[in-house]
Amino acid sequence: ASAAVLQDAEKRGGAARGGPPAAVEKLDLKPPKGTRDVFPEDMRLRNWLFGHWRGVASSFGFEEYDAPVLESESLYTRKSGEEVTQQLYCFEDKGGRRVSLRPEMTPSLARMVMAKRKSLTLPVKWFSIPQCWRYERMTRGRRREHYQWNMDIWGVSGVAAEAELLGAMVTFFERVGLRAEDVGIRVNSRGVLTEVLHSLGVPGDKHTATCVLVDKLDKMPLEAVAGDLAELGLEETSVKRLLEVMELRDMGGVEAFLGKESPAAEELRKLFALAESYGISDWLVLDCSVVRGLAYYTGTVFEAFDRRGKLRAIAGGGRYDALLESFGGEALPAAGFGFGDAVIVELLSDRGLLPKEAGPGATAVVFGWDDELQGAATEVAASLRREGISVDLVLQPRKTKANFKHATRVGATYVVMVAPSEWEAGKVSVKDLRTSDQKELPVGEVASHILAGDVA
Ligand SMILES: Nc1ccc(Br)nc1
Repeated sequence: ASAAVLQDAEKRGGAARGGPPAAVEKLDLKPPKGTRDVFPEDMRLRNWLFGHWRGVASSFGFEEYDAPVLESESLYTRKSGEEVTQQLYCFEDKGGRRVSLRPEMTPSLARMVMAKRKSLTLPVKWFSIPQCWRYERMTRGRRREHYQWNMDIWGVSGVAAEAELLGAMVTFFERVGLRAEDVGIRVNSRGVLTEVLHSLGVPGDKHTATCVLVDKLDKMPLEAVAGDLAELGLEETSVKRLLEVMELRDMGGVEAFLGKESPAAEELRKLFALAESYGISDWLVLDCSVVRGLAYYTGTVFEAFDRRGKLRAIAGGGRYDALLESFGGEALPAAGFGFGDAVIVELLSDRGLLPKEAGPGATAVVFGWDDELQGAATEVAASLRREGISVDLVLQPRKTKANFKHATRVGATYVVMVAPSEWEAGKVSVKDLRTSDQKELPVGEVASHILAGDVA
């Protein structure tokens, strides 16, 4: 090998043989911008949240699915100016393909439903908890990824689907200790806006873009949107009419504005009646200003909000009957919601409802008195694990006091010590940390003692 290679090897290997370490640039320990590491205590919170989401989904008969986090960019190139498509985490891969980290799950779901359409038994009730991405200029240091609980029902054209979704969302809120006084769900139908736009002579192909613009009104002043609305051909009088209908907050107002025969009024009446049957009416608020920002919604829309008005939307959803056709497929009615993992945690934290229990540590900590007994301690640990008992085996000599401190910290119930004299007699010492009760037991009886579990 050339002198340079030897020299490099010496430099790198030197440290291993106790020589002076080569000058190594220190690794940047932060994860990529907008992303976060999930350490065990964070993972326990995430598992708790996802556990409730999964529990509700399965109690409502939903099945879990998943899809690649990476999709063809073409899945998201809708020309409706939505924020979610303007912040795509997209790039060209090494094969020259335009791809994107998914900003939402619904398009992937639509692709999967189209792919399996012929073999699917409708209705399809599927859920997933995907990590979704956006590439936002880090102007505000906001996150670029979050996990979002998705619940969707395909093949049901009536509002019974939306009622089921709202029922599931409320069930989750109740499971984590939130009440209708804490959280409301604003409900509307894009049909309200569509019927008004129709009456104003606005062509149907402008309705979606109008909804996306109108959705921006709760984030920016009318002046900032009026120009774009005018570009869509909405005169001032029409915009005024739109703003009037968006003020409506009760069915009476909707029926007066649109007429009793209005299909939008009818579907809202039906939805609120079913909500009564679910016992969730207290959670729902009719609010005709809600249109949601996703272009593909075609009917009902809804969003969960904190009634103190401090936080951004907790969750949002609606009906999207035309999505498959927009992908060149055959129409199939669909409704669903997305529920992010960020705002809900802020809300639960504000309300003191985050779970407090320490993580479920091992049931037993096992250690040998000294290094000679590491093999014995390993035998004991293996025998307990074979009986289904979780064991944290101490892997290197440590003071007994430190082992007990560790056991308390990880929430273990038992400490099993392997000491020389007892081991010679085929015994170990088992201490119950709940009672401080300590006894010497033959190795073969430790598992049954622990599995009996009752406090002595
Ligand atoms: N769509 C989306 C993706 C990622 C985050 Br963080 N927020 C919204």
